[in-house]
Amino acid sequence: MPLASSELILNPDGSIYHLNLKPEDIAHTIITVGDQERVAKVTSYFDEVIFETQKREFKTQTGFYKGKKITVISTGIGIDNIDIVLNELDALVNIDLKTREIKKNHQKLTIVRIGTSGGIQPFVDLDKFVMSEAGVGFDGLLHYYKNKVTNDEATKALCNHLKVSPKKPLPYIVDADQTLIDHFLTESKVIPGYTGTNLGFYGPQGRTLRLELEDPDFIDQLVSFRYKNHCITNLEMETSATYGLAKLLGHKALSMNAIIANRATGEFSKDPKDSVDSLIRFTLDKLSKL
Ligand SMILES: O=P(O)(O)O[C@H]1O[C@H](CO)[C@@H](O)[C@H]1O
Ligand SMILES: O=c1cc[nH]c(=O)[nH]1
Repeated sequence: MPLASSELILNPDGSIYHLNLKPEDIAHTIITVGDQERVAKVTSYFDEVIFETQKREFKTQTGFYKGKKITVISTGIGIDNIDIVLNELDALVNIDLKTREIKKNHQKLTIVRIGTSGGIQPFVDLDKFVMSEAGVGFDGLLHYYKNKVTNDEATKALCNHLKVSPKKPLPYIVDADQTLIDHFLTESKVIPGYTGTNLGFYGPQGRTLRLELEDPDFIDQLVSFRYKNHCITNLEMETSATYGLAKLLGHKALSMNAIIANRATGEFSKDPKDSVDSLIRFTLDKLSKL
């Protein structure tokens, strides 16, 4: 059955609704970044850029880095945008946009996020990179899909540990792609950790400016959580849903995080741009050898 025009939405030129992309515009290796200005920072290291477009916060450039074809796309801030980006990228490779039918031969994408993040453990030093072994979702997005991709043992351990208001979405944990973990975990600068993904930057990450929190010790509870030899190292706003949707749709995903703040010590990076630039170069080098 062809997908209806209201479900698979295409622009008049045949490109997919929000991303403004056609299948031929993207590589199968994709870097996602939050900030649209980071896209050009990544592609400044490319040999050439062969395509670019932008709609809203979704800026895309495709080109070659050391002979490898890579697409870089900005997701903007937050989980709601990840729902759009992952579903539309998948549609570009796994749905025939002309017939509106799901293709028989599944195409796998490799998706690596280059993001910024705040450490919550004292040992997660500023300007280091956290490689997210798992995304710990406090966002609830995955609960809207029929899913069997969560790490149920780890999720159960977290739910037993946390004492938060039942009004909030149930947390979930999804592991990163193991082949990408093995490939990226080779440098002393890379800290493996569980990355908490929150629905917001302030209250949901335990920050108070003028408003009081409903669960003031939420961050302390995250800091003290242990599962096997893992702990929650850092917080940001995209990883859990990227991992969850990538797994559900049959893609590989990894999230790399430049640590620009440390919530345990109250510090902020003196040069966050340099920290992100260093992570960009590291990630490109790793992807070129994949
Ligand atoms: O730097 P990016 O990739 O946007 O990532 C982090 O920064 C934003 C918040 O400042 C959120 O998107 C968070 O996940
Ligand atoms: O503390 C931080 C830093 C960057 N991004 C976040 O979401 N949180």
